[in-house]
Amino acid sequence: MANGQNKKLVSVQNLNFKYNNDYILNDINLDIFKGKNVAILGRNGGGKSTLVKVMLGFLRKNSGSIEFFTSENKIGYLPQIREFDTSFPINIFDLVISGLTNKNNLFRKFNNEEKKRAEILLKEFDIFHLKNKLINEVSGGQLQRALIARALISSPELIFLDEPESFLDKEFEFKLFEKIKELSDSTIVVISHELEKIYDYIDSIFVVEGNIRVYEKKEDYVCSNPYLHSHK
Ligand SMILES: Nc1ncnc2c1ncn2[C@@H]1O[C@H](COP(=O)(O)OP(=O)(O)OP(=O)(O)O)[C@@H](O)[C@H]1O
Repeated sequence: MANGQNKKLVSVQNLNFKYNNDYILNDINLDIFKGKNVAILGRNGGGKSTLVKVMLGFLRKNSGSIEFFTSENKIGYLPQIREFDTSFPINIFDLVISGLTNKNNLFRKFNNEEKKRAEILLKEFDIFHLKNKLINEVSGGQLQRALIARALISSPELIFLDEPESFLDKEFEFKLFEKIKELSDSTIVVISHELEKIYDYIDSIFVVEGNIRVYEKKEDYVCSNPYLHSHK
């Protein structure tokens, strides 16, 4: 077992969230441990993205507790592209390096080392040649690569990826998790509809469909789903 693998990074207890009068998340309890990658699965509209947004404080919970045992600047987040205002006038380089800011230091200056790190990531994700392009001047896949680089630039201890495979071509999609492992030591929480593509990289599975079913061991999820079992 890797060092520090028992360190708890997040604990969520009795969490409830509603949009207007509709309860979307009901009594969510979960823990995330360092080095144990998690897949969040579940049907469309089940509340996966909402759960992550509530955990990260983008949406305000109605009740319950959310505790992080890592600092805010050690958390990376890849939102879905549709959450993003692509008409915002920012270029690809600035988008990637903005992953080093948080709400307390939004307009700070970046030092040379930080700029170098941004350039390395742009090269790793094959978008260096686009660094001066505005985000509405690149393709969906190129923007997705930039957003993944942005999520990784702070070398986060914990990274949340909301459907990272969106817009990526097959070749890059295959390399994605290897690349993340190569570039960071992050524990990954990934929302996905494609379990077979991420299966080798995850340890646990949370199924979020209003409530949550936690499978500490991914094999237990597969065993409890005969259809998956016969196709694995
Ligand atoms: N801004 C909003 N206002 C009101 N309801 C919303 C809002 N955003 C999402 N919802 C509703 O909350 C529910 C959960 O949405 P969410 O995006 O979290 O689901 P999801 O599991 O991530 O879905 P998918 O697999 O389709 O991406 C859905 O019923 C959705 O219609």
